[in-house]
Amino acid sequence: MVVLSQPALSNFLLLKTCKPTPLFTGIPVVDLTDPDAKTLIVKACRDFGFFKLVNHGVPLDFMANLENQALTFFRKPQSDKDRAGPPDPFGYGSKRIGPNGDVGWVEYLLLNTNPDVISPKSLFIFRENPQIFRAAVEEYIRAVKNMCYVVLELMAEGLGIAQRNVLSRLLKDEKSDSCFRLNHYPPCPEVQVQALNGRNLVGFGEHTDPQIISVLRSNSTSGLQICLTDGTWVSVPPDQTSFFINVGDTLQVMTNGRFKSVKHRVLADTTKSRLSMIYFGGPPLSEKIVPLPSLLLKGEKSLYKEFTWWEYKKAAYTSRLADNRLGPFEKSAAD
Ligand SMILES: C=C1C[C@]23C[C@@]1(O)CC[C@H]2[C@@]12CC[C@H](O)[C@@](C)(C(=O)O1)[C@H]2[C@@H]3C(=O)O
Ligand SMILES: O=C(O)CCC(=O)C(=O)O
Ligand SMILES: [Fe+2]
Repeated sequence: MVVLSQPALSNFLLLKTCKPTPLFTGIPVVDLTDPDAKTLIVKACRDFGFFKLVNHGVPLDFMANLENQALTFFRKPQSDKDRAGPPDPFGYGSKRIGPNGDVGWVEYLLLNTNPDVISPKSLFIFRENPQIFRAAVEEYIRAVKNMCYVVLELMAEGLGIAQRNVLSRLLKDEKSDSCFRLNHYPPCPEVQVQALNGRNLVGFGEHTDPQIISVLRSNSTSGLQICLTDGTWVSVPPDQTSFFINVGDTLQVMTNGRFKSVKHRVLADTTKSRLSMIYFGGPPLSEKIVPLPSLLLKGEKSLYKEFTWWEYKKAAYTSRLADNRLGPFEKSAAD
């Protein structure tokens, strides 16, 4: 990551600062081996759109191995990393998030997870880096996807839907439009010497994830915050052995608002670097995103206009991070 000169850093800080919050102890925890897991998942998705998953069955080695490979990549000289960018949206990016002017104290690799449509940028990254990097990514994603199917099947059961695979089938589909992101937040010691009046530098600005579900694993550096339903921001205690599951916008629509996509953001740390890896499970591009019919009560209407994932994604990529992306797809009283 390029070290910014003092004036450039100040501009950056002026753009993106916010108040720190203490670590929150109320994040719901779901044990995947608990016979009640399906009920706990549904409750957490209704109340928070977010939960921590333990006893998930993904080998810790896979996480550690990928973390090491990712750090090897991020420690390369800037000029080497830049050869894997700029992101299109796949590839290596630094400080610029998305195409519409968002910035953050972060560098990242964005990869697509469908081997049939692997983007030229992703192929380039793997060609230019040792095979073990690709193997670590593939091993990790395979295990996380399988775990994610189990979570989505329990979710469907917990919602009382007879067709257990009503959600998981969308990610299992060979055309599933899912992606994978490695985020590296270097420490920003310059902040220590700046008078920030107790405020923090934003690594990744507030947003909701557009897909169905996001599965996040980070190292032990804190920084992730979620917004509770009353609008309060709380800090998530990190746990490198667990996953954090986010409800995305698409799942909000498919549950007709029963689950809310969780607003979240990341604050940079002044002393420790944060490394996170996130699998974003999305449906095939042609999939119509509508509330699950078996979930709708008698007479209950969809809160949303009908759209395909492709239409939603297109709109998302013209939005800024903090925009309410579902807003334009909500039905008005006149609809
Ligand atoms: C500013 C943007 C970055 C983003 C595309 C967008 O226009 C709005 C959504 C952003 C987001 C958030 C979740 C994921 O990190 C991501 C890959 C996604 O699918 O939507 C990013 C997009 C990105 O970084 O390209
Ligand atoms: O890096 C993190 O911990 C979260 C980042 C995030 O929310 C995202 O990439 O969509
Ligand atoms: Fe996110």
